[in-house]
Amino acid sequence: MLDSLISHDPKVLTEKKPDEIIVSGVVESLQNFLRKCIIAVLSYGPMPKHIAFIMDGNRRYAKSRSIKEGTGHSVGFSALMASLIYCYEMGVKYITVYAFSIDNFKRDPSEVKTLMELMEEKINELLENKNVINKVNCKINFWGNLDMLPEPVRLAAQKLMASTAENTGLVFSVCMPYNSTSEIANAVTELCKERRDMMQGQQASGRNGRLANDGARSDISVADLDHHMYSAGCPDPDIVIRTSGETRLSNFLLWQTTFSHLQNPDPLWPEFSWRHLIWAILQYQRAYPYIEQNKGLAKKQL
Ligand SMILES: CC(C)=CCC/C(C)=C/CC/C(C)=C/COP(=O)(O)OP(=O)(O)O
Repeated sequence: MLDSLISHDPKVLTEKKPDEIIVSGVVESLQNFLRKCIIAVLSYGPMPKHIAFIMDGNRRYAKSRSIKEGTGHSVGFSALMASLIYCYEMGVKYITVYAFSIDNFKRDPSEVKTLMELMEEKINELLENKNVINKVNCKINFWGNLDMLPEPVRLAAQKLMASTAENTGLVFSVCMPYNSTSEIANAVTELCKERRDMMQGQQASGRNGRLANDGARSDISVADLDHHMYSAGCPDPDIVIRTSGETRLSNFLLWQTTFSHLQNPDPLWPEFSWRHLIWAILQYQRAYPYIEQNKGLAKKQL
């Protein structure tokens, strides 16, 4: 079932013998049952609302298996689709992924081209084959400077956002091309523009000086900036998972991760599976009292 949802390869459905299909069907039913039991037990503890992933290790995965570099990212995309479904089953409402950083444009041009082609292909697959999207009733956002993308990728991304905008299930945000410092700079620019427009509007409508000064407030609050982040309206991530054992945030969601539980499991992103996700949630549940205590202390200090 999951295979047929996340794979667009017809071989998955046609190359098996009848007895193999029965055996794999039984094994899959057992796995689904086991998964549901584990989720039921896990749900007694605090569950994360938002998990963010830094999907690291796709090239290393390809290298270690002597396959083409782009194939590593393609397997990574399948791992991502599987994770979306697992998170949905666990009641995690928000998933955010670092799919392409602004710095990734500095990679070898042929690698950037391959990655952009893959993005276009996968976004178009999502537009054409809505299996995964329908299963998780997914709303897809793209966070980042879309103007930096090649036109076909940008148009496909905009189409996917528009076609899923009304969905009310999982909220899936793809950061691409993104970095956190640009997001913050963009929020400041947007806010200043909003204030300037407000002031000019008030001056033009001939309001008195007091009101004009209200519009031109010079102080900028954290909440003001929050409203202009790509992530506006989305709770901060409870967990940030960076695969492949890397321990850096690499300019990802710096504004939103003050209280996030950071985890750096060893598997490379294409190897990331259901059991790694369960383990991540268990670790989060263990750290939960400490995280909540820190949040409480920070509130008191305000
Ligand atoms: C449409 C959509 C959301 C597609 C997502 C596809 C996907 C898995 C993208 C990951 C891109 C990326 C640069 C990952 C980092 O691994 P890396 O290339 O830096 O590999 P390394 O860590 O081994 O060097």
